[in-house]
Amino acid sequence: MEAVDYLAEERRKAEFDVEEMKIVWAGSRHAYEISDRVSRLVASDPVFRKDNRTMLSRKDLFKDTLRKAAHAWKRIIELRLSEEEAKTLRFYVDQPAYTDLHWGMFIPAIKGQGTEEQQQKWLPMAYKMQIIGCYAQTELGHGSNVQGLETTAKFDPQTDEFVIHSPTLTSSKWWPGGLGKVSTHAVVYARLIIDGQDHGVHGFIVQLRSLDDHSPLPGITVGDVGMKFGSGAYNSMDNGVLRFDHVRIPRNQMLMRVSQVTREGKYMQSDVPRQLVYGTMVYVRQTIVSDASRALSRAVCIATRYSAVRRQFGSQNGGPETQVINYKTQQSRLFPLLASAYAFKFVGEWLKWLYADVTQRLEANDFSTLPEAHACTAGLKSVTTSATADAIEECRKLCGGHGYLSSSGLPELFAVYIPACTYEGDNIVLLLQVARFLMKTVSQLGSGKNPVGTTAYMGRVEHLTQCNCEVQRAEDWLKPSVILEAFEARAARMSVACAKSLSKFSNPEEGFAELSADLVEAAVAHCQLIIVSKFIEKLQQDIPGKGVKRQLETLCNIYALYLLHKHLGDFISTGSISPKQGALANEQLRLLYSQVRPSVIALVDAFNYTDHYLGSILGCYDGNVYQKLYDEAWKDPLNETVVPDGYHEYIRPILKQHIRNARL
Ligand SMILES: CCCCC/C=C\C/C=C\C/C=C\C/C=C\C/C=C/C(=O)SCCNC(=O)CCNC(=O)[C@H](O)C(C)(C)COP(=O)(O)OP(=O)(O)OC[C@H]1O[C@@H](n2cnc3c(N)ncnc32)[C@H](O)[C@@H]1OP(=O)(O)O
Ligand SMILES: Cc1cc2nc3c(=O)[nH]c(=O)nc-3n(C[C@H](O)[C@H](O)[C@H](O)COP(=O)(O)OP(=O)(O)OC[C@H]3O[C@@H](n4cnc5c(N)ncnc54)[C@H](O)[C@@H]3O)c2cc1C
Repeated sequence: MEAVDYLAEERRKAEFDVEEMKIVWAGSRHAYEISDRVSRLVASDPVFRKDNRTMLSRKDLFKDTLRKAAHAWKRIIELRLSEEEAKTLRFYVDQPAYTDLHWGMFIPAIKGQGTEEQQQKWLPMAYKMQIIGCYAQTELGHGSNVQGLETTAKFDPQTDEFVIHSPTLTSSKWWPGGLGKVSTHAVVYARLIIDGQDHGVHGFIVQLRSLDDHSPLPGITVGDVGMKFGSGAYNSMDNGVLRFDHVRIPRNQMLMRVSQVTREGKYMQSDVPRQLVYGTMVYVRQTIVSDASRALSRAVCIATRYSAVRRQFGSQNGGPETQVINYKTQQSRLFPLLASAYAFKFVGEWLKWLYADVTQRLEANDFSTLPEAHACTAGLKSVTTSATADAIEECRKLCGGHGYLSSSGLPELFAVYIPACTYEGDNIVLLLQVARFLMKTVSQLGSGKNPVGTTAYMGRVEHLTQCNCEVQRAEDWLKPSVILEAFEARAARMSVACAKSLSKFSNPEEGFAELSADLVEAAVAHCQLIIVSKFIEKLQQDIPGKGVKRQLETLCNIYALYLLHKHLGDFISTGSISPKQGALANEQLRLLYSQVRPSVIALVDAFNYTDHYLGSILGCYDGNVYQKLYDEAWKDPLNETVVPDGYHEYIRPILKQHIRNARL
């Protein structure tokens, strides 16, 4: 059999309706149709070509990004694409650009923190891209500690203006995407100072560049922070540095939904909590969870297809060697990642719902669910991005030597993805926020206030800290109620143990700092419980299509039992399960790998990714890996000449010297 036939053969083995699974993956038939149509549109447009991207110099890459962003905008207008279609188009163009921050943070910041009047003034211009904005919060000296930002916005009652200033080197804005070379405006976070009094960090709309010739406005120093990790990758983005030298803006450019400054310089706070100033981060963290499932599914698609094509060892009587996907070690490394991609997809959908719900409530002045929305977005952003970053690297290793080639698509995907563990909140810092939320929840138990939402299980803490797992045989681990209780018991016991340890400290903040490593683990356990429980909830829905639900049940079980195996120490040390039950879970996991094996190629086909989007020879749909790798090698600039440039200067003299020495 030729390499090109391997995937066709695999596709014949699928035990479910792939077309129906594509719809489940996309979220709805409507979303599927948009995604399918727009991805093909992008793939067929030569301007969106990206196979040469890692070879470009920084300047050429950046210009190529500007060209793609401009072309995308032109197509969006020409084709009158809806908001959803336009977002899908930018996603499939697959090149980080200033537009991500304009649409993803600048506009949401104005929508979330601006008054009606401010929205009416700024949003129409932003929607038409007559102005381009970024989100300028982080500084050289402070990122995680937002309250520690140093940029000042002093109110000048004489002129009814704020004076934006960078008082120190460390107060220079540093990192904002789109700032370096493109943005005309920014939402700048600065300390509000009125009459010498510091009112903390607030957002201000500041114009940075002239709308006529793009030069920085007086008092503004702005540029790019320099090359980042990897070739190509995130270097298409102009992450920027920005300093203000007493830049004046009108008073009405402070975002005033949360608090206001009057003409007289009086500071007033609305009923809305001050944490709404952080609202844009909550919004983006929620989108990052869905992005994690996309990046992970992309890596998994590449590694799965290649593992079915690649053969090593095991030839019998001159027959074909074994497909590496049939090695149990390959399966135990790869299949949990496939299951994780589906798990993150569904928890991302749920988080989107949660975010829509909290937004609706906020509009009606109901702030009760904000702490939970913050904890869920922070925690799930952290857990899914860390797992995805690790998984992309694992997929590279699963592809052996060829995974290290740029043309596998995996090195660039890794380089572009890993900052997700840092931006929008360092993952550890965010897990500590979840831990604070959990400790608060535990401390309120028994106060008559029943925990709700994702912490509702804490309401059964007495049962969960005493219950015994009922598993006696491996197949008992297939019961959703058994899985859920084990994860709930682990999470509840870890949180309660932390709370008990904390109570021994006279100074709670000191205790929190001392126990922070344990607290982070408790937060991870809580977030993993959410992901598992949302997968199980998804399976309670009506899911049409032959065999589709069954495959998803298998993936859900793989995801949960893989986590259980990986964190066996937590489950056993908390007494949530016994060592024997841990061994039975592993036995069941092996059976599940065999069960899903025939369908794995179809399960990655269900992502419906074009070869253009995948950007990987190893992951191409037809599986013609070897021919394509061979052809691609000859396109490398080094192969433009047979004898390399530099031969006469640097190779020949050494060779000659060697010959001379040999003669001596
Ligand atoms: C690669 C291709 C991408 C394609 C993109 C496609 C679409 C585009 C979409 C979006 C763009 C996405 C990605 C683009 C890439 C990068 C962009 C990156 C942008 C950034 O990084 S912006 C900067 C982000 N910075 C951070 O996240 C900083 C992290 N730090 C914080 O959030 C906070 O400072 C802190 C750690 C939470 C602590 O704050 P602090 O004021 O000190 O608070 P505490 O005392 O700890 O808490 C007080 C109180 O407030 C509660 N709280 C804290 N935060 C929030 C919140 N966000 N919402 C609600 N409540 C919050 C906290 O729980 C406490 O509550 P108590 O009840 O305990 O008092
Ligand atoms: C590619 C990229 C794009 C970005 N885009 C933007 C943007 O558009 N706009 C913007 O404003 N910012 C942006 N940022 C900045 C980003 O949000 C910050 O870098 C991020 O929030 C982390 O903050 P930091 O750099 O201050 O890390 P630090 O807080 O300095 O982290 C350093 C280390 O200290 C640890 N640490 C810090 N605090 C604690 C604590 N309390 N307890 C325990 N450990 C702790 C962290 O875990 C980490 O290991 C971007 C960053 C990157 C990399």
